[in-house]
Amino acid sequence: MSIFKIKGGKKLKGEIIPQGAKNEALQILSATLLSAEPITIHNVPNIVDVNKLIELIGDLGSKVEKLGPESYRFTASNVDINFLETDTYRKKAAALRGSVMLLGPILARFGKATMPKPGGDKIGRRRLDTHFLGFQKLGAKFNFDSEEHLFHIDASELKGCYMLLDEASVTGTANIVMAAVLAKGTTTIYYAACEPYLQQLCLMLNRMGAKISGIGSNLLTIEGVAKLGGTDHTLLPDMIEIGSFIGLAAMTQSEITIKNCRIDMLGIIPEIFKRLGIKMEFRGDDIYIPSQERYELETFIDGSILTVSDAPWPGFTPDLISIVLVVATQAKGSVLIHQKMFESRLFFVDKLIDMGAQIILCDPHRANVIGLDRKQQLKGIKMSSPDIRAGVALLIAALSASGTSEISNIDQIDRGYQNIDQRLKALGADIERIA
Ligand SMILES: CC(=O)N[C@H]1[C@@H](OP(=O)(O)OP(=O)(O)OC[C@H]2O[C@@H](n3ccc(=O)[nH]c3=O)[C@H](O)[C@@H]2O)O[C@H](CO)[C@@H](O)[C@@H]1O
Ligand SMILES: C=C(OP(=O)(O)O)C(=O)O
Repeated sequence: MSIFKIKGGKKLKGEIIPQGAKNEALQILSATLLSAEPITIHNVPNIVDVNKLIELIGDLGSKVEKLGPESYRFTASNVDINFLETDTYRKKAAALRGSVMLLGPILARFGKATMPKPGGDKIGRRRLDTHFLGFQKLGAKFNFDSEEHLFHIDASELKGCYMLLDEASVTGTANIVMAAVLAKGTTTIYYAACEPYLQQLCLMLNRMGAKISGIGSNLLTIEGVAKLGGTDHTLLPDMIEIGSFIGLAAMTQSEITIKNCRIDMLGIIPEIFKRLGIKMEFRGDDIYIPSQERYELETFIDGSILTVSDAPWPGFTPDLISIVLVVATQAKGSVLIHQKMFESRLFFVDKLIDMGAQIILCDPHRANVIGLDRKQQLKGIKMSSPDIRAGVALLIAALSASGTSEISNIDQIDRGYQNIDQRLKALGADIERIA
């Protein structure tokens, strides 16, 4: 397993272009199974999870053509769902979270599906109730084979209905939308997730002939259609990468310009980093972060200690909480980090504490960070990346630290960040990948 070896303490400088969004890619790629006509996707990131899903779609019988380094054409005119009964499918689908979103399109088009428990980060319970309760409301029957860890779903006739989701699940909403676009009649989904990637999915489906309204809100109305056509779609820049680069610039006191950010789709993300005291300028669609010696955490208006917590969109995404936490370790002031949505995402603070950060882990969901205000540099250590975002948070910590750090288990990072070592090297980072 590969390791990153990092000599920290160097200021970085330059421009960086965010990759296409991982979590949008997983929704959009799954949606290509909804039509027999060609669908071309641009700005596809070359990362492990996305490549695994493309492979699975090809295994299912879709024609996959690579048109350029970041563009693919998919034609799902010859899908063979018998592949779902194979061990190869079970093994491959269990390796990533995004594979769960193959279900909606397969049920919509072929009426039945089988699915192993999907993979993804081990960051606490990751239930799938929203997905299955939604399919059930549309008329599907499912059972979970607890011996084989397989879900079997029969959806010979999907019928539109009103449903109130039990939570605003991102992949759950995507799955139900993809099942409902080809269902008979009208589906109304209340308490739908509405983050930009879902908006992108709905816009793409409408270009294919679907009839979805309420896009961007938590109340979606979908009039079922008999079939969908082809389209072209370009993925948004990855907002989690953008947030990670803002944090990287602040921690390493670097001057960095993040290019082509689609700032209009970033929601509250820039504002949260500004509350940490990070200066940034919007230059057209680029975000410029000047080199800053120090940054000071804001307090709330009444002077009380700042809390940064996650919430379903348009709240702050849970995928950037680990980055905010690491940035706070060198700020002036204190902040309470509250990771509400996942139970096991904050345990990586042990490693930051070993590096010299001042953090009290109050419970699995809350950590109080007392910023060092640059009075003391973090020091390099050997550590392992527990999940994708903690992995990048530790990478940022290592790049700011004195001495050398080693991060193992970097497959976790590779599953979501394209060629990250080379891109950081181009900014001047001293980072080496050791196979
Ligand atoms: C492949 C993919 O796209 N993964 C993303 C997707 O995962 P995923 O779709 O699996 O996450 P969900 O939105 O279903 O749920 C995330 C967590 O938040 C909890 N929850 C969710 C909604 C809600 O209203 N209340 C609540 O407490 C869930 O119980 C769960 O613990 O969305 C998550 C939440 O943005 C992100 O962290 C993941 O990176
Ligand atoms: C948790 C994440 O991914 P996944 O849902 O694929 O595990 C993430 O992207 O931060």
